[in-house]
Amino acid sequence: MKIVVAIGGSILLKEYDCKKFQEYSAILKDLATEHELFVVVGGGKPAREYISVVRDLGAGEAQCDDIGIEVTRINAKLMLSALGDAAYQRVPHNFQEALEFSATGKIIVMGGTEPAHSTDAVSAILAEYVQADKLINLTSVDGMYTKDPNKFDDAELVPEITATDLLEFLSGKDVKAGTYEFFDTTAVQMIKRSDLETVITNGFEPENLIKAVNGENIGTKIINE
Ligand SMILES: Nc1ncnc2c1ncn2[C@@H]1O[C@H](COP(=O)(O)OP(=O)(O)OP(=O)(O)O)[C@@H](O)[C@H]1O
Ligand SMILES: O=c1ccn([C@@H]2O[C@H](COP(=O)(O)O)[C@@H](O)[C@H]2O)c(=O)[nH]1
Repeated sequence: MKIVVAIGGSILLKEYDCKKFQEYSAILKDLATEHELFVVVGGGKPAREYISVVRDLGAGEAQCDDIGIEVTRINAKLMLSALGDAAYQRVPHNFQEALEFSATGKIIVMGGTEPAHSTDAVSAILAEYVQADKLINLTSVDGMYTKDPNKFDDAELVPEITATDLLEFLSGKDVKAGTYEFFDTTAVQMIKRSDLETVITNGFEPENLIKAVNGENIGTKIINE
């Protein structure tokens, strides 16, 4: 299978150490023996901190996004260091480069592309671009909840949702640099129009990636009506 894997910066850089990069690198190398892999890495806390500094300096939102993109690319480079020879050692800056680099047969790792969306959208557009069979989004919670599980104790995990309902759910959420909350609408629009098989699950347990690849019922599945 051709698979796009999005890994939140909040997972990889929660502790500012190499542990999660190493854990993911072992799993990705293993999966790459059977599957063609494209990995998109998010910005996490470092991105939000840098964005906050440049916003305080008076930058507009698109410039703040640009700073966020730079941080995601640094995180992608960290993942390349972890993967070593199993990965193509350049970070694509756009989708065409990602496709070109994939001709090497190695794992491709990228961060952001252009302002006005998050790496969730990058992963969905990339999945369209390379005609992936599956998109797996590894985030800091178990999947999509009825409300923010970090704020509400009575939030319930939603095992399955249509792209249309998810778009409705996300409408009106914050879309400022660094705060494309939970999942961004651009990503869902791509998933909807390409009928892309998508799973959102908890990335703090890297084994969830293997479960999602194997089609186990974990997290939230985005389905088309
Ligand atoms: N309805 C919801 N369901 C699930 N999580 C939600 C919801 N609403 C808000 N959230 C928040 O979204 C967060 C997950 O997205 P977040 O962007 O922080 O991390 P990420 O996907 O790992 O990417 P990155 O850290 O790279 O930005 C959770 O920490 C959670 O608090
Ligand atoms: O293609 C992209 C990717 C990212 N950004 C900006 O960077 C931050 C960090 O990315 P996350 O996916 O949220 O971790 C994001 O919030 C955007 O501000 C971007 O503009 N374009």
